[in-house]
Amino acid sequence: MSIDHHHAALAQRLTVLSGPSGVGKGSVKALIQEYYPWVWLSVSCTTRKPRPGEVDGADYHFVSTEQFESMIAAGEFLEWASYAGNLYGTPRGPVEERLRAGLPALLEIELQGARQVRRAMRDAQLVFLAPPSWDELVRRLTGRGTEDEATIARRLDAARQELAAEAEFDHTVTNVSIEQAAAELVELLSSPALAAKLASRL
Ligand SMILES: Nc1ncnc2c1ncn2[C@@H]1O[C@H](COP(=O)(O)OP(=O)(O)OP(=O)(O)O)[C@@H](O)[C@H]1O
Ligand SMILES: Nc1nc2c(ncn2[C@@H]2O[C@H](COP(=O)(O)O)[C@@H](O)[C@H]2O)c(=O)[nH]1
Repeated sequence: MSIDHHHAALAQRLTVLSGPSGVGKGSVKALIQEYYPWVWLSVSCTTRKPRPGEVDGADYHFVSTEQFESMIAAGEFLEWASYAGNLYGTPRGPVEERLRAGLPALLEIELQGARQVRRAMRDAQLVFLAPPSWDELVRRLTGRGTEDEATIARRLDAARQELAAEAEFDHTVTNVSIEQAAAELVELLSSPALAAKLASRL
């Protein structure tokens, strides 16, 4: 679960999007892919089973626990974490390729992964996607209808901790509408916001 420190120099164009389960990260990501196709999104590996409609290689690389563990052993992840009973990780190669070319990269990952990126890449930009209210978060997560009650309870437990960590992030985008949240995020991906942030650290 570590990122080599020599990657710090590559971090300037790395943006991490996090937020509690059900807040709308996937919805915002899908809209960005449709309307802002120049934004490059990392495709994670997971041991979770695909949801109906999810496509292997596009939404995730769906892998077995054995495959995931051998990727950990081979140092193939930029970061990885165990979340609500499954493993999730960002393949290192494609992200490094983008950053080396000086191009922006966007990761949508949970809190432990965001913290790993923050520790190793101090100039990475961390964006927190927040719900308009707790009740609305519960409504969205249950309304999606893709998880059983026990899984929803686990995700809501994790959500409490994730909401408490908002202050660790550089920016908060509140997901009132998917279109507005995507536009705000894309604005943060473009260089002026990043330049201002970096300038403030000089
Ligand atoms: N701005 C919004 N207003 C109303 N409903 C929304 C909004 N954004 C997302 N939703 C709905 O909330 C549910 C959860 O959204 P989504 O699956 O994108 O969340 P997520 O953050 O990716 O969750 P997870 O981390 O569990 O994958 C979906 O049913 C989605 O349609
Ligand atoms: N640390 C990482 N977290 C990841 C990665 N890919 C996705 N995620 C996060 O996991 C949860 C659950 O996702 P779901 O698709 O099962 O609902 C969510 O918070 C994602 O952001 C990753 O590569 N690393």
